[in-house]
Amino acid sequence: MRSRKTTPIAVAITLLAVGLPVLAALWLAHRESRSEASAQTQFMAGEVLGRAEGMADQAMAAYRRMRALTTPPCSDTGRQQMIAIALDYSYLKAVGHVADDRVECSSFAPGGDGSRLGGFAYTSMSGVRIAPRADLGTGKRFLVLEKDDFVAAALPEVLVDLPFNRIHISSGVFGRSAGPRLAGNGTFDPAWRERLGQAHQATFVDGDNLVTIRVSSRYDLAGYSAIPATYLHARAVAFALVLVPIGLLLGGAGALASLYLVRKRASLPAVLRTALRKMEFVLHYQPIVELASGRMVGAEALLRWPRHDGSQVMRPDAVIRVAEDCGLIRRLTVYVLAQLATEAPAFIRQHPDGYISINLSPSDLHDEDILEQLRQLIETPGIAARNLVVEITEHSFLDPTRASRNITAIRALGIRVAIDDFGTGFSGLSHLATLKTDYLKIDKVFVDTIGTDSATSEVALHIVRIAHSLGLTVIAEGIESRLQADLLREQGVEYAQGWLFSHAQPMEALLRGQAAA
Ligand SMILES: Nc1nc2c(ncn2[C@@H]2O[C@@H]3COP(=O)(O)O[C@H]4[C@@H](O)[C@H](n5cnc6c(=O)[nH]c(N)nc65)O[C@@H]4COP(=O)(O)O[C@H]3[C@H]2O)c(=O)[nH]1
Repeated sequence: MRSRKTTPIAVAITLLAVGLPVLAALWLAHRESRSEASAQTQFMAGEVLGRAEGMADQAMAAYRRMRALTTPPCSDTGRQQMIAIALDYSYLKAVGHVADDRVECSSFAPGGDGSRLGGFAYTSMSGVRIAPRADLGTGKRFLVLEKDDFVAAALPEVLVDLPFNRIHISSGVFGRSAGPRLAGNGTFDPAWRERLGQAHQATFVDGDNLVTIRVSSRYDLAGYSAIPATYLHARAVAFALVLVPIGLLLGGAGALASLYLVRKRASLPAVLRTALRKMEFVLHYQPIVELASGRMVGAEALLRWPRHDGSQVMRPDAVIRVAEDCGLIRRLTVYVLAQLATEAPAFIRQHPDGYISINLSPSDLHDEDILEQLRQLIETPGIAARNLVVEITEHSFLDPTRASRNITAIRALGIRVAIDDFGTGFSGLSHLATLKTDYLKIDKVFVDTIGTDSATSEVALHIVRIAHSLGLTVIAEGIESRLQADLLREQGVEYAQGWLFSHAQPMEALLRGQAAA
């Protein structure tokens, strides 16, 4: 039975523990490689664009100076002045004067005069004509910018020859509005312009490349940088090689912890059954005292599962929860009532007017058999109905009709009923008025706030007032200090229990203590 239930859970946990971290690590590796590549392309595109703008700035400055010259541009003096201008600008290799797309004269040696510019690729929006591959009679390819018959020439490779460029990164410059690439290396696709739209920067994956384009705010220029997808994959694999083992380690640890808990939880019902069979559970009793006199008026029976060294195998509320979950609560309640039948008579002999309270769980209260079991208990020699109180929690009111019927029947037997842990459940005060009970126990969480500045402190006092107005006797739980006891007594709380008075103890110890008192 146990393995049939736990095996699929164990398999599911293992699959999840292995699968989820691996998927998460792969996703992280993919994300990391992409954000690393995006950062690189954004940086490179910015660098290339910066250089192109620098070149354009210098070309504009050179035009202005050439236009301002008073001597004819191709005179000896004019040529000397052009050489002086060209030398002033780091990106410009030469400046010159053109007519009919032919170089009339330039800052180069006269040998280049008369050479053709080799065709303008496009005219920028500011009216600068651009020839990306002009010869200028030198055998080299120049990027030439022409305006008003003056030209400025730069070597295109200077724009993309970045010292930190990597072999796998393509980069270059192109006209934002039209034309081919003006300078660059590696991959370029003019269709990338469409991906930009109106944006000033865009990073996107295009087929085999991750591309970033940055647009100049001053010129009709854009810089780009592209990293091949193969490089991205290689980086993702490198990240995955680090992240997947970490994920697997964490997942493995999580799986082991979960499997341990599942096994422990799955085995609990069996352990509980054995403990019931071996009668390992015992009852301890915590005195309930009258606050006005300090006299013990009763005792609450509390379940204990002791080890040989006196420590507890499990907290009682946890035992009850597991017993409820696995359908053992009925057996456990029968067991508790049987224990009580043997231990209560001695207490009642010593305290004929005293009572012992027992806890019933919500499922007990919804079980019709509980009435028969309680009837048998009060028929036990030495136990009368007035010596018993049944404690129920607000959770029993989930089915108010049934709860109300059974509460009425229990009270009809002469057994009094207390509402336990009041205020921690969901039912609110309305049930207090409709369900006829005898005691109301204020939970420790409210008692702890009494006498403090906490807003809940008012709630506790409010509960006391309402309970009294409904004719209920109030019992405060978890009293640990004299101050709490005094404040509660001043508020008219009748009874209390807590470590201030006594911990729960075995019946013999309780009787011995009372005999000595
Ligand atoms: N910190 C502090 N705690 C105090 C003080 N005075 C009493 N307590 C603890 O408060 C709890 C009071 O019991 P409860 O509210 O009925 O709450 C009980 C009750 O709901 C449930 N329970 C215990 N025995 C049984 C049982 O036989 N049947 C059922 N159905 N439930 C039980 O388990 C819950 C926990 O029981 P316990 O662990 O024994 O915890 C007990 C008790 O040991 C104090 O001054 N300070």
